[in-house]
Amino acid sequence: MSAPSRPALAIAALRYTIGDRVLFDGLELELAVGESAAILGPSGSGKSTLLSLILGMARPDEGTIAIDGTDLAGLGTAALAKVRAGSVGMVFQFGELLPELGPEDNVALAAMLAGDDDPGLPDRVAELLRRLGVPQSPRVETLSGGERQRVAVARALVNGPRLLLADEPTGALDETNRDNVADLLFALPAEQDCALLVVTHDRAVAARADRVYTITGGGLRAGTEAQR
Ligand SMILES: Nc1ncnc2c1ncn2[C@@H]1O[C@H](COP(=O)(O)OP(=O)(O)OP(=O)(O)O)[C@@H](O)[C@H]1O
Repeated sequence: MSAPSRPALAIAALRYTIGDRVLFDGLELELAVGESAAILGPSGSGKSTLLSLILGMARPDEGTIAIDGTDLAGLGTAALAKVRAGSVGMVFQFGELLPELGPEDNVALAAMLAGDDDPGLPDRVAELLRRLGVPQSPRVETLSGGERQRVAVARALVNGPRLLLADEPTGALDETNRDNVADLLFALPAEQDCALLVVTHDRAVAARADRVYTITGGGLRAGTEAQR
């Protein structure tokens, strides 16, 4: 059973280099269940790379990344996959759904791939989609951009993650859909007992988070301005 005080995400003294470029040096971030944070940064500042490190797809040169109390450093491929499937949900900029499947199958597939064989899964999925305001459809490719992102959010939530990550989740949406999806996302930490980390270019989206940071000087600086 998880202790309530255990952070959903704890990054300490993170250093990461690509070639001779030091992307992160001493980066720290801690997020509790129920909290949200947004990370801003210009193109190329390392936002997506930071998410790759949190997902264990890249390994830090130094420092630690722990998800729900589990330090990723000691984990092999199978154990990492288990942490990703069980504790982390991810929303991508373009949804990354399977276009020819309906919303239910897109969401249920993520649960089944994580080993969920609960006979109540179809009902849980239907309820999640209903709560997120996704209309019924035989194929997600017929849904609007905003509706597709809601399906992507449902898929990220179906395994009950402690940590929800979103990479430019509204980057492909018009302003109205951007606002709707952003409102939906930032309501989730309280509703779903998870922490939310969003990386984005969009200050209006970031402003909804409990805490806003900018990647600068290899670390995170509170606020929306990079260090000069
Ligand atoms: N595998 C790689 N090999 C070499 N350089 C890389 C690699 N992955 C990322 N980079 C470089 O690292 C830097 C950070 O990239 P990253 O994609 O994390 O930035 P970003 O802030 O997410 O950018 P954007 O907002 O454009 O998506 C960039 O300069 C990128 O070119």
